[in-house]
Order: sequence, then structure tokens, then C-alpha cells
Amino acid sequence: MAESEHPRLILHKFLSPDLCKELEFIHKSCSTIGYRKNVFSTTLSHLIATNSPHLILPFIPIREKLKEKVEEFFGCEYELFIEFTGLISWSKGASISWHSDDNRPYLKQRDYAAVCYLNSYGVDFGGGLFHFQDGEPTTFIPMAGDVLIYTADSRNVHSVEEITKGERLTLTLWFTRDKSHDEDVKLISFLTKCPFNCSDPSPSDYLPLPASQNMYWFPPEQSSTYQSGFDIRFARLHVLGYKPYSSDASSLTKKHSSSDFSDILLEPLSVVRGNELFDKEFANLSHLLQMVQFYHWKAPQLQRSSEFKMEPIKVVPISTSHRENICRLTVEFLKDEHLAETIFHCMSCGENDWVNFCGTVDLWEAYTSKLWHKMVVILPKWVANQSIFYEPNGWV
Ligand SMILES: O=C(O)CCC(=O)C(=O)O
Ligand SMILES: [Fe+2]
Repeated sequence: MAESEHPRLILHKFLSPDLCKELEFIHKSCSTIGYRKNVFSTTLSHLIATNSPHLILPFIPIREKLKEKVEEFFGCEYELFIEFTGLISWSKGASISWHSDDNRPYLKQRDYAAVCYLNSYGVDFGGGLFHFQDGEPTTFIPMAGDVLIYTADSRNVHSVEEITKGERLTLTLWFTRDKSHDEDVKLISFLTKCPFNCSDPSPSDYLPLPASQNMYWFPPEQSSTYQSGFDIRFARLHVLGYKPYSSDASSLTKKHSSSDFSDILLEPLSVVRGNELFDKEFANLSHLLQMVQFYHWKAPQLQRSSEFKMEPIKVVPISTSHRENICRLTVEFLKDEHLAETIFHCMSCGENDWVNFCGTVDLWEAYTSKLWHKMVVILPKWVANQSIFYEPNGWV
């Protein structure tokens, strides 16, 4: 029970390393420009709106277990609703000064916060230490898997130091006693508008549908002009060493204005790494990014290329005209390459193994269709209960 003047709770190793990596994969595939400078976010409603409702499933058991922990610690069993669930990343330059989490009239419904750290101070990012203004501990060092829980009121005024390098990633939840702010009800209403009528989906049913380009354009204040900055999906590919390639070369020369040009990212694209083009088309930039991030998540677990039995992969050396095509896209969508590398932290992932990459395309389809099937089974139960819950038996 929390009877101290500064009620707070720390849970160490609450999330497994692989779950942290899975949430990182979701964020790096699906995030949009966030609510503060150099902050990016992935909300559950955004996942639903971009035809990736199945990607909310990994969050469900975590939400439920955390709600139980919060209710138990603060002695309010069966009284709480989840008000917000989202992945939030902070890049170099982001910080937040002293505040309580209910410090705006529109945030008064927030009673408790739970911040799950998905990566680690000193390893994945520098700066970003969490401080409480009063009481113990004064400083909390974010480490992957740990969770910090505290009341959202003035008993827990806190701040986060500026990020000095890398990208700091959290899964943040707020809880409320006010049923009118129940996130589940809003999410279920969005989910019922999704096309879940097909119990035998094909990959085309679960392809991501990008949101509008300004949600991906950094820095956001220049989103209307697109004269500087970068598309965050393009930048995330770039820091891993990949570039999109459009086979629609004729439209590249015909399209001159940026607004015409942005359609290219909604159309099929291939991918280039170094001097090689992987000759397979992905449905759009969001789909390509999801595949590359999935490969990046899974690659360390893939032992040998021989795990995959498949047709010969098509990789071709890039030609001068390929190069021009890639440069044209880069000029348009990555206007400030250096800024992109600072914001998303350039990471070399070593030699690319196209055989493993090709194999992860199949693994991605298996992962996605499995989650989609689970959604088909569980959604009618959520609708009937007007509540989102985890069902261990229906899960596997
Ligand atoms: O990410 C954290 O450690 C806390 C962030 C925070 O204070 C907030 O979002 O209100
Ligand atoms: Fe806060």
C-alpha cells in the first residue's frame, strides 16, 4: 500500500527483453511526429487508423498486468480505467522540466502514471535521467524492462533531463477513475470500423496504410513547406543503411512539385542497400519500413541463412539510372541528412544478408497473419464487454 507522501513504485525487469524489442519494432515502423520537440509517438488509435490494428495485441497483457499492479499498490481494485497507452521516443534535444502529469485542465482526469522503459541509459541513449523533486528516489535511471509508477498529482513532481544522444523509448500509460475517459471504449469503436470480416486474410488485407505526410515530416513546424527536414520513415531506413527505390522512373521525372511527389511514397517501392537492389516491391513506404524494422528485430536470432528454403532471391547491382532515381527520392524526402542521423542515431547493422532479409519477409507475413487471426477471434468478445482484455487461452 502506498501511504507515503510521495506514493511511487518501481518494478524491475517487468518486461522481457524480447517484448521490449517487439515494442521497439512497432514504434520504429509506425511512429509519427509527437506532441513535443524531438519526440515521436505511436498511439493505439494510430495503429488502428493505419490498418495495423493487430499490432495493438502485444500491448494488451502489459496494460492489464500494469492496471492490476497499480490498483493493488494504491488500494483501488476494480476502480481504474486506462486513459492512454502509447509508445513515446525522445531524441537528442528533447527534455521536460518539473511538472506533475495532471497539470493541465484537460489532464485532470489522470490519477496514476506507469512508464515502462524499453531501452537503457548509457547503452541506447545519453542524458534522459528521470528526477523526482521530493522524496526517494531522487533520480531514476531508465533501464530496459523496468517500470516506474507514481501518482499523477503534485505529490510526484518530476522532470526528465535532456537527451544528449541516441533515442530513449518508453511505453507510457495513464490511469483514471473517470469512466468517461476509458481508452478501451474509444479503441473498440475504432476497431469495429476495421475490415475484420475475413477469417482467412491474405497479405494484402494487413498492409499498413500510411497516414498523411505531415504526420511523418520532421521538423513539424515546417511541415507545410517541406523545404527542410525529412520524412521520418525515410530517415529511419537511412540510418539502418537502406534507401527506397521507385521503379516508376517516368513519373519521377514528370512530377516536379513536392505535393505530387509525395504520392510516390504511397506507391510500390523496392529497397537498396549499398550497391545492391533487392528486386521485390513493397506496397508503400510504411510497408517497406515495417519489413526492414522487422528484419532488424529478428536478424540477431537468425542463425544461418540455410534456415530458409526458398526460390533464388533477386538482387541486382545498381546502375547509373537506379542511382539517379534513388538520389531524386533522397533529395525530396531527406533534405537534411545530417539532422536525420542525429535524431535517429546512425546505426550500422553490418553486412546485409539478403537471403535472411528475404526469409524475414515470410516471417513477417506469418507474424502478421497470426496476430490478425487473434484479432478476428477476440474482437467480438471485446465488443460484447465494451472492454479490452487479455485471454491467455484464446491467445496462442
Ligand atoms: O519518460 C519518462 O521518464 C517520463 C515522461 C514524462 O514525465 C511525461 O511524459 O509526462
Ligand atoms: Fe510526466
